[in-house]
Amino acid sequence: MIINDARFLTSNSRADLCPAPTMPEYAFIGRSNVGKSSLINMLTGRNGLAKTSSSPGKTQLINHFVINDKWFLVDLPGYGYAKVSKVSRAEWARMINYYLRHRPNLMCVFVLIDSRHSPQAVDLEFMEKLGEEGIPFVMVFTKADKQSTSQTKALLADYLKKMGESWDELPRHFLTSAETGLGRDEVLNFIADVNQQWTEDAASNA
Ligand SMILES: Nc1nc2c(ncn2[C@@H]2O[C@H](COP(=O)(O)OP(=O)(O)OP(=O)(O)O)[C@@H](O)[C@H]2O)c(=O)[nH]1
Ligand SMILES: [Mg+2]
Repeated sequence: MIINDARFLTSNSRADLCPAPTMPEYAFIGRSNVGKSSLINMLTGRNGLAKTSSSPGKTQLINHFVINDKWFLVDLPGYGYAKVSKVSRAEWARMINYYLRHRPNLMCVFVLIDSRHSPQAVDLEFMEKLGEEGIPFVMVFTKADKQSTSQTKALLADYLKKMGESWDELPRHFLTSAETGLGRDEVLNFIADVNQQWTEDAASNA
């Protein structure tokens, strides 16, 4: 997929204030500092489109970007940031849960995981919830440039082991690096395929 146009649209604290659900949507979520905003910049080829920071907790709202006037990319605030108060954490959960359940055009959630860290309960629990609720998701292992391929392979095996009996194999997953561009084509091709499904479904429902 060629990205001709990528623009920031809006930031919202509530799903019902988000742009009208007229196009397929993909949301990026994961622990604070995992590299969500950096991945958005890498995929779109626009440095600075999504604000990044070396200190966690930068992204606080539901941020919509519109790509090629055809689909939405959404940058969500990270979870599991220790310095956030209990109240803010509860607010985060309310905002995200509502968004995930009430966004009719949400085609897939991209769960980002730092490929240097062993499986974390917070990520496993989040994916289990998505699975239970039937919300489609894929996994993205970020920052792959920071370690060797064999270390990453071991991590994938570890994830599969920890994800329990419901998974015979890992859910669809991608390895990415915002530094080297690794995984860019794979992720964009995946999105192009799902966009195509959206178009076909819309045509058959017309
Ligand atoms: N080496 C390397 N560094 C990365 C990569 N992706 C992100 N980073 C760095 O990790 C830090 C956090 O990146 P962000 O993209 O801001 O992370 P985020 O998940 O959006 O963080 P929050 O918005 O705080 O939840 C920044 O210092 C990035 O430069 C990557 O693929 N490789
Ligand atoms: Mg961010």
